[in-house]
Amino acid sequence: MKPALSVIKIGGNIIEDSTELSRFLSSFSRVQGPKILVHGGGKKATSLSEKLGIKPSMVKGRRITDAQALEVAIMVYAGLVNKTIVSKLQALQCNALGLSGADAAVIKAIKRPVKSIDYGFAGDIVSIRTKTLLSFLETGLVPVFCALTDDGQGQLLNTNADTIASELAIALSSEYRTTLYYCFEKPGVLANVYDEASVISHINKQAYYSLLREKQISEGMLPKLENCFHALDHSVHKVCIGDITMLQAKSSNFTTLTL
Ligand SMILES: Nc1ncnc2c1ncn2[C@@H]1O[C@H](COP(=O)(O)OP(=O)(O)O)[C@@H](O)[C@H]1O
Ligand SMILES: CC(=O)N[C@@H](CCC(=O)OP(=O)(O)O)C(=O)O
Repeated sequence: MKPALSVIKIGGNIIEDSTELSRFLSSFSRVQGPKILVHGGGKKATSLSEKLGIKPSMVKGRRITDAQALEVAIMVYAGLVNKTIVSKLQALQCNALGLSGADAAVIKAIKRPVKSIDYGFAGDIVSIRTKTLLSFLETGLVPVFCALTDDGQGQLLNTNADTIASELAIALSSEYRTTLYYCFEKPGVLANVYDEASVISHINKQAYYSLLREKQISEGMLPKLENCFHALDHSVHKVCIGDITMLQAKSSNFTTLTL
């Protein structure tokens, strides 16, 4: 049987709260076996944009990234957030290696083609250098990816962190039995977004389509679920959505997704 691998993504609301971030990193450092962390930081990018007088714009949970928004994304994701997380993990004896997709050319992307919406400098992933990633994992390093990729021609691209996590999980599923965890501030996918007690413990594709039809999911949850099913469709062993407690062995209050 293939060895296990955990690909864990944390979202902007956890990153924004330093106590929650420390709690998460402490749980993450205790996850056994090879692991990869992918972080967002959308909320921090939005607040820095506003401070700089740049109006942020999101469509269906994805940022419209003009040249100024891209600069903010690079500063926040690859700089402030990535280096803060790497340093905190090092203090927890977790040998983190901070990366964007451009580093060691691990993730290649293309600028999203303009269809009905022009997302600007947003990246769509085209390939992943699995061998390079495997070499990091085999030496005991813990890759920590921010939400940036590049096109191989010197252009950095803002790339949804949920998508980076699912594409990394898919690429590594040829070598590992991969579990993909989406960790955010709520305990799972909620039947009623205003009621934290309404966690849906299990969602299959049929249930997903009916949640979409009934408009029970919106904003950032739209790309998240899209990425979950894309991962399951492409050999990822297991996908879970929940809060920080999901990483603890005894926790069962989160959402598991299956085909
Ligand atoms: N049914 C739902 N259950 C849980 N969250 C939902 C749901 N529908 C919409 N959401 C929204 O999706 C958000 C999570 O998406 P997002 O902000 O992109 O997460 P992340 O923090 O991982 O980046 C939640 O904060 C919530 O406001
Ligand atoms: C293209 C695109 O939408 N990129 C995202 C990348 C950050 C991200 O995914 O952050 P969260 O996980 O905190 O939402 C953005 O700029 O918001």
